Amino acid sequence: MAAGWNKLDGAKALVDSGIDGVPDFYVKPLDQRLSPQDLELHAGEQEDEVPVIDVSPLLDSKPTSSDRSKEDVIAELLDASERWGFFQVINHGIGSDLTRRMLAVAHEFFQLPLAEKMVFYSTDIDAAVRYGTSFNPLKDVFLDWQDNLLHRFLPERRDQPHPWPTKPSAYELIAGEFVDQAKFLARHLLRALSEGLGLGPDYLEGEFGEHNVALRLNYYPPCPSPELAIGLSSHSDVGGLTILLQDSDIVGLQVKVQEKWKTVRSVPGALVINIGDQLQQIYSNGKLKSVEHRAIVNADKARVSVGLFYDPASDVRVSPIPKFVDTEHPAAYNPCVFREYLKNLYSKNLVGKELLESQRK
Ligand SMILES: O=C(O)CCC(=O)C(=O)O
Ligand SMILES: [Fe+2]
Repeated sequence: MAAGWNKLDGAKALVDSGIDGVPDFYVKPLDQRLSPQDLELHAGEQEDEVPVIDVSPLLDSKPTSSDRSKEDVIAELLDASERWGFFQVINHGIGSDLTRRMLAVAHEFFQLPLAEKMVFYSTDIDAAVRYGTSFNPLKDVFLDWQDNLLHRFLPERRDQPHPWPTKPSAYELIAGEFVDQAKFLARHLLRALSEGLGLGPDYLEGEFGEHNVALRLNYYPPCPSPELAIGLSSHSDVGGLTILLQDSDIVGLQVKVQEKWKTVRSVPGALVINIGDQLQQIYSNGKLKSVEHRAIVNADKARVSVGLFYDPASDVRVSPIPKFVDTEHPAAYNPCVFREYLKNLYSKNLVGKELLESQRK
């Protein structure tokens, strides 16, 4: 490890400095290490694959080639959200050219010299653009083997110029287009879920208020001993819906299903959707699921993923929807202001679903 490297410089700088092993502060305690099965990413057909749903009937106003109706798709989405909280969508309207360019520009961003990325280093959770490493490097007991850029699109700042990263020069155009299209998709998925829950299509959007959107670019450099480290520690996403784009030929995303970790194999052209704590548990009083997931690393190739988080507005007080609360199903979670939930996320060293559990009545 090169002299002068420090934890905040992150995983890529560490690898670039020339290392032959994983430094102690990236090594997980024994009980959290990955088993050989965990790392068997291409092991034969897995049973119970995460569902893959063709969502074109939701997006097209005219009849599509699909023989399924909009109602069929809504039923599939609801079933996947209740049973898995995690699924992939195809024919989602975001072209393969754009997703390819989005992944390429994310790779390019992380190739920039460290000093140019560190311009965006901040501990302010309200910063519009924030670059860093691991989850909360000042508090994490063990660092995650990844660096990230969190780019928030705050509704309250719509009237102010948006501080886009100016490098790579294509970032603004490509990320802007990707965010617009992913937001369109998120809105349609939210409408479909809202309808599926018997609430009417606009209900959840109305609850979200002036929603929050954030784009997170994750970069996982190759790791000399992937079994010792973790790319992104187990967590559930905190907000509404997440749309995740991952490198198509490098797997790394895993989801916890019945206490077992399952690799989410990337289906060509698909996007991964997962349900966040607010939408799944608090609004729906546990009817929908927000599921633990994590990213593992590999020894050979850098991997990127790009997540779009479509969340309630910061000042929205999230509380269970009356329809889902009755004497048999009392409200399981305390209502919370979304911003406070986010603040808690960044102020603690949280693992798995501890944050949501701390909201339990
Ligand atoms: O890189 C991945 O596949 C997972 C990313 C993720 O879960 C997140 O950014 O919240
Ligand atoms: Fe996540």
